[in-house]
Amino acid sequence: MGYIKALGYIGIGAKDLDAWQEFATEILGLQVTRGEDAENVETLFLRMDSRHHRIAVRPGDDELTYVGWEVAGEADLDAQVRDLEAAGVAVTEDPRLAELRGVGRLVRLQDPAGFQLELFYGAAVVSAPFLSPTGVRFVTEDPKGNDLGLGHIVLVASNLDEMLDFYLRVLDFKVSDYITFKPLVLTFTHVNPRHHSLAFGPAPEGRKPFMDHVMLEVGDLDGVGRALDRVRAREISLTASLGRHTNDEMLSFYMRSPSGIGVEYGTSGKLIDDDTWTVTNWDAAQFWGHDRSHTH
Ligand SMILES: Cc1ccc(O)c(O)c1CC[C@@H]1C(=O)CC[C@]2(C)C(=O)CC[C@@H]12
Ligand SMILES: [Fe+2]
Repeated sequence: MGYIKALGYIGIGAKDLDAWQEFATEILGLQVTRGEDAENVETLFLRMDSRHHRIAVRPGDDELTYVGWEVAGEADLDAQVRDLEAAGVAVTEDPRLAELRGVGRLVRLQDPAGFQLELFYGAAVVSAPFLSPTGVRFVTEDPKGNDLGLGHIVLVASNLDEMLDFYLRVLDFKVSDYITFKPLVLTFTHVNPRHHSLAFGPAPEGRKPFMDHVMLEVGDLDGVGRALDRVRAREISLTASLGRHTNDEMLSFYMRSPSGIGVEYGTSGKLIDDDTWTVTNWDAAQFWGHDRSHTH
């Protein structure tokens, strides 16, 4: 495995922080702290485990603003930076930003689609127990205690060849599998036992790269079902009904967050053991469900 160990955190922009606060608390079951960050920008810090936060929401355009990829410590950060520089990638270290994110050290870079990446170690953890307002448990580690990160994200870009070359060759992500349907090929990659921490979808030439969705995994099916009930009781659009994915066997549904960014909410995702794993290419995205037409 490479130096990156997990999807540590993400930052997103939102035009309506109040709506996000309500959505995060009442639908997702995240613990929300609202306050100013170290630069006095009003921020929603969304907590799902012992980490101070996993998602930060700040006022702005409704989009992904940064992705924090976690390494084990200082030596691995330095080694990954050397590999990036050897590959011709510009990397800048920003102590002020590290303080803002609440991490020990942090470097910034852009991937080939222009997504802002941060490599870091030394995340802030909080001694007070995580208490979900809806009673869910978020799956951020496996039963052996391996870090699984906050979930997964799916990035859609038109320069997928460059993106895959960068993530697989320079950052050493491992291919989990592919799904081919009609003209589309989706590529799923992992950095820990979670089946995918990052997946890639193709965009038409000229379309601005974007994050299709972030997936959060909860500990049991009841947590997913009760969230689905709450979505249906409100004006939140369900973008895909409950279903089971082929490749990672995740039982999930999709909804639109107040910023338009998709959120997949699921349970029972498959774990990968690299010693026995073989890459395959599936002919469908789901075994059943995930209907995109019967939404409201
Ligand atoms: C197929 C699949 C497997 C595992 C996942 O976690 C997962 O989110 C998906 C769905 C990906 C989703 C799709 O199937 C339709 C085409 C989509 C919307 C894209 O263009 C990117 C994400 C894709
Ligand atoms: Fe997903």
